[in-house]
This record gives sequence, C-alpha cells and structure tokens, in this order.
Amino acid sequence: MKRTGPEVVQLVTSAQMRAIENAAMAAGRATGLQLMERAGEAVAAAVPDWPAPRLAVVLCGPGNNGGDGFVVARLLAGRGWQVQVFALGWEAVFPELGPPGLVRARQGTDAVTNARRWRDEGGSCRPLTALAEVEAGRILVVDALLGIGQTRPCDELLEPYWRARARWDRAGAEVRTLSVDVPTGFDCDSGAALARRPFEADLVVSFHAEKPVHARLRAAGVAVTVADIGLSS
Ligand SMILES: NC(=O)C1=CN([C@@H]2O[C@H](COP(=O)(O)OP(=O)(O)OC[C@H]3O[C@@H](n4cnc5c(N)ncnc54)[C@H](OP(=O)(O)O)[C@@H]3O)[C@@H](O)[C@H]2O)[C@@H](O)CC1
Ligand SMILES: [K+]
Repeated sequence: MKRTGPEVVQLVTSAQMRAIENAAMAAGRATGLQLMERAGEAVAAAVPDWPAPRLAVVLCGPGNNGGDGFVVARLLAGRGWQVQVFALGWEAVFPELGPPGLVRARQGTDAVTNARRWRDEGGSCRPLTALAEVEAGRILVVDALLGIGQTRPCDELLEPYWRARARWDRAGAEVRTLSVDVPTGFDCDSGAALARRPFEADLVVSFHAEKPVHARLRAAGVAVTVADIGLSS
C-alpha cells in the first residue's frame, strides 16, 4: 500500500518526558530503576558485536544519563568487552577518583544504585582527564555524560574527550561513538549547541519518543534510534 507521507514522528520535550516517566512510576507501571535498566539494555543492544579486541570507553556524567552509562558498562563487560569507565562527579562512590570536585552526583538516585552495582561487581572509574592514557585501537565511546538534563555550557566536560580523540585519530585508531539519549553539548528542547564542539555521535539511542534536537541531528546525517522502554504516553 502506498505510504501517504512520512510517518508522523511524535516529539516530546524534556518536561513532557519527565511527566510521562513520573506518571508511569506513580501508577506503579515501572520504577525508575527498571526504566534505567531498559534504557541501558536498549543502548547495549545497539552496540555492534565487533571482533575482539574491543574496548568500550564509557563516559558517565553526574545525573541519570550517567546512570544509564553504568548500566551499559555492566552489560558490555558481561558480553566480553573490555570496559573502561571515566566518570564526573562520582567521587562519593569511587574513592579512586580522588577528592570530590565541583560537580557531584546527587545522592539517592537510580544512577547511584547503578554506580554502586558497577563498583560492587568489580568495576572501577577514572577521572575524565585519564582519557589521555587510553591506547589507540578499536574503541567504542559511549557518551553518557549529559542527557535531557543539560541546560548550560559544557565545554569543560568535553575537553578531555576531544584531546584524547585527536590523539587516537592521529594514531589511526578505529573509533565509533554512541550517545545515550542526547549527545552531550545539546539542549534537547531547543536543539541549540551547549558547547563549541558538542559530542559527535555516529549513533544516538533515545528513549520512548524523539526530542526536538533529534530532528536536527538526523538532518545532519546522524543515525537516531528510539527505543521503547515500556512507557505508554
Ligand atoms: N528518569 C528516568 O526514570 C529515566 C531517565 N533516563 C536517563 O536520565 C537522563 C536524564 O537524567 P537527569 O535528569 O539526571 O539529567 P542528566 O542529563 O543526566 O544531567 C543532569 C545532571 O548534570 C548536571 N549538569 C547539567 N549541565 C552540566 C554542566 N554543564 N556541567 C556539569 N554538570 C552539569 C546537572 O546538574 P545541575 O544542573 O542540577 O546543577 C544534573 O546533575 C536521560 O537523558 C536518560 O538518559 C533513562 O534512564 C530513562 C529513565
Ligand atoms: K549523552
């Protein structure tokens, strides 16, 4: 049957997304932790099954986007990937990160639960500046720094990544990039850049419905997929 035109893509704003999640949690249809696990599973499912040696460099920020990153780290390690996590704001869970800095993960969130689970299952974290120590090779970078909660400039978060990326590219490394929900460096509602060099994702895995920024990314040739995490709108 001839299609009558592009399927209507339902767009939600970050506020609508939060309302939908809160309604589902209030109705007892899902817990935040279940939603986070499903989000992490959807991201891990989108990761290509590369031949070894394969390294996943997971960048975890201080919010629930970072929480998704800890789920992805655990799932990829379970699938035999080498996984190195670089975290911002997680000193309270990982003492090896050193003394707390300016940015600190809020306590009592689903992200804290998953950060602790990564630690309790033997996972560790290094500061973003330690990206300088990552050897060039076949690398998948999972951007779980900031998601729909980003609202202000974040160049300083991305600086260590761009420095390491330049070195890997000079060494001829094969680098693929995947952003969780929204690439770090974009306001998901306005689509505006929040960094001079926002994270450049080969693939973006978002959840439940597209946000306005995803149309701009798609127009720029970025692959965007939307995973169902069990939220009925
Ligand atoms: N809720 C759910 O059930 C589910 C949510 N899901 C996941 O959660 C994500 C949304 O999580 P989120 O609301 O915690 O926001 P997120 O994008 O992690 O960042 C906010 C944090 O970063 C901080 N921050 C902001 N800008 C900053 C900067 N420039 N430099 C430094 N820090 C900065 C900001 O601090 P603040 O602005 O409060 O000072 C705040 O602490 C969503 O994208 C999806 O991946 C999925 O698991 C599905 C289920
Ligand atoms: K992200």
